[in-house]
Amino acid sequence: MMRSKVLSLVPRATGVCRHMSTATKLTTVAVDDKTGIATLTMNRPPVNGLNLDLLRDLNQSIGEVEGNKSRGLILTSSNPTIFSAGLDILEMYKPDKDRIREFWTALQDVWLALYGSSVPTAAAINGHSPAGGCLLATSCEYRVMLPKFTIGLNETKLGIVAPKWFMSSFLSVLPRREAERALNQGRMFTTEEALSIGLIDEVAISKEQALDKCAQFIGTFAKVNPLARSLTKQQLRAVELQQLENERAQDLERFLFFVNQPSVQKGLGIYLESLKKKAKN
Ligand SMILES: CC/C=C\C/C=C\CCCC/C=C/C(=O)SCCNC(=O)CCNC(=O)[C@H](O)C(C)(C)COP(=O)(O)OP(=O)(O)OC[C@H]1O[C@@H](n2cnc3c(N)ncnc32)[C@H](O)[C@@H]1OP(=O)(O)O
Repeated sequence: MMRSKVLSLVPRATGVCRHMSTATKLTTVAVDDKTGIATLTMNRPPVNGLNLDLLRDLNQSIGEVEGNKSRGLILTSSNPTIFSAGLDILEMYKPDKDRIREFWTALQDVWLALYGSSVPTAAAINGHSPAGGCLLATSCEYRVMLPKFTIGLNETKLGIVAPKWFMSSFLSVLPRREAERALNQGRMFTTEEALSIGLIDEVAISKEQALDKCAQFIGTFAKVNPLARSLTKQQLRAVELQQLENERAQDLERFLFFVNQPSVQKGLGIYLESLKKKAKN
């Protein structure tokens, strides 16, 4: 059955995959007709840096999945080695004063939509997932990661501070003591370390297997009443969601104040340079 404007048909392991009406370029949504599960793929070369455009497209795609009665959402990346490099530092370094407001507001929107999504969510983490990448992954209910990559909230290593709601997602996955230590250290975990600490749920040997494992997780809800499941999830997540809803404006001002500090700007500049030098070597 056609469930939305169909742009193309692409066969996949589990069934016929219909590409939905994403008019956006940096994300795609494909719904498997057999399982009813939507796969949302980030596609912003080179590293899926979360800039304003990718955040807007993510918002639109999450909204689309919410609206098209999908059975679940799997978040993944088209890049074979990077899930997401986190926030695009170029949005925060020497920022344009209007754009950076829109940027942070769009990031808040993405978190509220993903962490508060009414459908079961899973992340197929098929590459490195620092900072904002880890935020996306930990906003989902289940995580499957490929070997030999890294994940974590490394903000303190950059001389910046993860906002409270980044910490909320992290704390919904890790025990408090582990989360506190990792956040303070800005620690990046290897896939194997992430599994042993509980930051991810499973390891997969390929992206296809990761997608299958995520689909299996979503399938565990097949016999659960969808309304009861979704209200239960929303009640469990309500405190953190409501806190950001209530403090959105202050959170934005806090971010703007902090990011515009000369010491923070200097640190971001040095970090960007080090990334560029690394890329040249
Ligand atoms: C009370 C407090 C209130 C407010 C707080 C204030 C501030 C709030 C902070 C908000 C929280 C911040 C969250 C973040 O997400 S910050 C971003 C953190 N990300 C990282 O540290 C990742 C950096 N990147 C890497 O480690 C590697 O690039 C990666 C992802 C492992 C991939 O490695 P590799 O495949 O080798 O690719 P390259 O390193 O060569 O990179 C290719 C290319 O991309 C550029 N790049 C990489 N990451 C970013 C990025 N995050 N932003 C912008 N650009 C990035 C890199 O420079 C290269 O560019 P080039 O032009 O040289 O090709």
